[in-house]
This record gives sequence, structure tokens and C-alpha cells, in this order.
Amino acid sequence: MLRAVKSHKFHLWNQHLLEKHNHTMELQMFGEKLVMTDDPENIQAIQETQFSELAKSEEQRIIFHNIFGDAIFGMNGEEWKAEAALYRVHLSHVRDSALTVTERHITNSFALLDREGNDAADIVDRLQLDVVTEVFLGESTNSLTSNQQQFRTAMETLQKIACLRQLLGRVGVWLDDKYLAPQAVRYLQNYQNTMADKAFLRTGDSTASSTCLIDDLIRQGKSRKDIRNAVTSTLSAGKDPCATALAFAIYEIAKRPHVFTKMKAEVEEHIVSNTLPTLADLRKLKYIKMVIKETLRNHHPLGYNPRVPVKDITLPRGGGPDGRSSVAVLKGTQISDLLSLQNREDIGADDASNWRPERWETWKPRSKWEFVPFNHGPRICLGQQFANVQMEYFLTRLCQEYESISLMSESRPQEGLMRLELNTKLAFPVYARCIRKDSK
Ligand code: HEM
Repeated sequence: MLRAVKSHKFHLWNQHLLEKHNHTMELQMFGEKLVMTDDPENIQAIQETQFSELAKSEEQRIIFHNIFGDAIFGMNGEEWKAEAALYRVHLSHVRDSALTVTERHITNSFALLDREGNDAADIVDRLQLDVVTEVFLGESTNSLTSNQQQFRTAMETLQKIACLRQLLGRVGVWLDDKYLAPQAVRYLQNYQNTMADKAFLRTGDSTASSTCLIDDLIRQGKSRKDIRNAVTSTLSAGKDPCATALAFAIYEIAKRPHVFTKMKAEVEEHIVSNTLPTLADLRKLKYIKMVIKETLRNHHPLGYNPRVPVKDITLPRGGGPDGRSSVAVLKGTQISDLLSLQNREDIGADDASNWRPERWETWKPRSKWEFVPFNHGPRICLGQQFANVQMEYFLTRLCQEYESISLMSESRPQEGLMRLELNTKLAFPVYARCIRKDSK
């Protein structure tokens, strides 16, 4: 497994094994059991019907705790419900002001995209960092216009370590980041402290009317520790998946000029030229929505995200010679539902490994449990709407500003590959040649 992670083939590796073992299998990792499944019925059980029987594990909480504090991802029960309710107020709808912020940072990102040889994946990662920090944390990191590389590298290092620690189960609990990457821990803690200090200063000023997530949490009496947690939770949840999805979308579009032509035609049809897209405009862009869905289907941006049963349980699939009977899972066993199911040909999507947005004109998953980019059930992604608007807005602006996008010869093929950090990232840089409309 670790070799597969290192060679960016974790998805391919587990997809191959799951196909061989009827889509649910049990592995032994350092003497501990680990169940992996990409069976839609099991995914439904984990995310919805047996939700209360499965929890985020104590090991996971410890692994996250050293760096991310008590982040929402590691919480369970009433504590999780209360935290999710606080976040939902800010994450579940998109304000027009978020588009103004996004537009400002997109302008900076396009200035970098214009320069050949820049990595488009890195640019959209910085874009999402700058947008998410300004919208939810009250002040942008401005990584597109200033050098924030030390902080970004620290975050990546610690996410990579946390992911490996999770895969190692209980052994991973003993590998403390404070010893493995002390400098990265220091950078991240400095960042959290600075953001928290600024938020307490802002909210202490009675004439200020800031309404971002962390300022609101402070006004509700949350502690400094809670604010530090909110800083990194929002960054990890809010930045990475959108950045990865956008980077893969650029990679795929750059290989297929006809897709970009079709996207541009749709944008020209629905949005008056030289005007910025509104939320109402974005709702009309059906083909761009298909491009996003196809990217999330083909390159799911979330990584390894296990649960553990709080008592001995039965999952609906995985037992018997064909794996179609129920199977017992003991309390405390790590269970990971793997979204490789979205790349399975046998559940309906022909040529599933191909990125083909047009499939969504005629194809739809037979059940919602066969397409789960944002989870379903109680633990659904709280930022789903914000994420979709971010991706739609970026792609629309790309269509308005650029004549063509193509891959440069330095770009390496990325099909089936991904770097596994907490979320997934592209295995290699995306060197794209982006030609402006007005450059003719
Ligand atoms: C393409 C983009 C995105 C995808 C595919 C995605 C997907 C997901 C998934 C699958 C989960 C559930 C994780 C779990 O089971 O523990 C999740 C959780 C979460 N997401 Fe997203 N997400 C995206 C973007 C965002 C954005 C932009 C935000 C914030 C602005 C956000 C905020 C959250 C939060 C706070 C949680 C934790 C929910 C909880 O534990 O109850 N996500 N996301």
C-alpha cells in the first residue's frame, strides 16, 4: 500500500484489488484490520443508514489534533452536530460579496496563467487559498501576489504526514509531527496564531462590522483554541478539493479543444459580453456543470477518510463467495469507503476511465450512492454550494478571457494518478499554454 501511495497509484492499486475481491475486502496493516469497500450499498450504510454505528476514530482525532486541533472532521455525536451548525451558517450559502472577492483573486491568477511555464495546478491552489482565507477568515493570504511558500509547504508536509499516519492505524498515533516535521508545525502554528490574533482585534473594535466565519465564532464566545481550529479546518476543507478539481478540469480541457469551444459558446449564449457572471448566470451553464461533475467523477479530490464501528456491526455487502451477502465487522476496525466506485464500468458508466462531460447529457447514476463527491447523509459536505460556485465562476471567467488552452510538451500524463495527502493532489505539474482572446 505504501509503495502505491509513493508512486501516486493508490487509487489504481485499491481499484484493482477491489475488483478482484468483489468490491469489499479486509486487509491487515501492522496487525490491524482494515476494511475497504467501493460497493454502493456499503457506502449508503456507512454514510446514511448505519451512520450512528460508525464514528471518526480516536486515533484519527489524535493524529489531527497535533496539527489541526480539534477539527470538525474528527468530531462525533453532539459535539460534531454543534460544530457543524456553527459552520453551516457561513458555508451553506454563497453571498454576492464572495464573487467580488473571487473575481479579484482570479484576476491575479490569470496574470500568472498568462506566463508560459507556470504550473496551472499550483496557480489554482494559491487562488483557492487566497479566496477561502478572505471569505471565511477575514483576511486573504495573498499567496498569488506575495511569497507564502513556507506556509504552503508546511501545510502540505503536515497533511502528507497525517495521511500516512492514518494509513498506519494505531502505529501512526505514535509518530508525532512535532518530531517528524518540527519546522512545519511551527510555521502552521504561527499562521493560526496570527489569524486568530487579527480576528480578536477586528471583533474587539465595536465599530467594525466584519461578518466572516471566525469573527462570528468569536462573537458567539468561542475560545482562542476554537478559532485556531476553525482556521485550519476551513483551510483544509475549503481549499484543497476545489483546487484539485479545478486543476484536473484545466488538464482535461487543455487536452480537448472541442470542450473549451463548447464551454465558450455556452458562456457567450448566456452572459452578456464584458459583464461579470452573476449567481443567476451561473445557474444557466449546464455544460460547465457537466464539466465539473465529470471531473469530480473521474478525479475525485478526497483522499482516505475512514470510519470505525462503535460496536460490532454488519455491512450489507462483502460476505459469501460473490461478496453479495452481508459481512460482520468488529468494533474498532477501520472502514474506508472508496470513491473508486465512480470509475467503475460495471455500475453503468461505459468507458468510465475516460473524461467525457457529454456523458451527463444522457447518463445518470442509477442511484445517488453511485456518485458521491460531496457525501450524502448527515455528514454531507458543508461547503458544497460554495465549492460549485467557485468552480463554475472560475471556468466561466476562463471562457470569457481565453481563446485557447493547450498542454505544453513538458506536461506529463496524469491519468489514474494522484498524490495522496489528506485530500488528493495532482501527481505532476500542469504546464498549460493559455492564449488570451485579445492577444490576436
Ligand atoms: C470540490 C470541492 C469539494 C468536495 C468534493 C468536498 C467533499 C467533501 C466530503 C466528501 C466531505 C465529507 C468528509 C467526511 O466524510 O468526513 C466534506 C466535508 C466537509 N467539507 Fe467539503 N468538499 C469540497 C469543498 C468544500 C469547501 C469549498 C468547503 C468550505 C468552504 C468545504 C467544507 C467542508 C466541511 C467544513 C466539511 C466537514 C463536514 C463534517 O465533518 O461534518 N468543502 N467535503
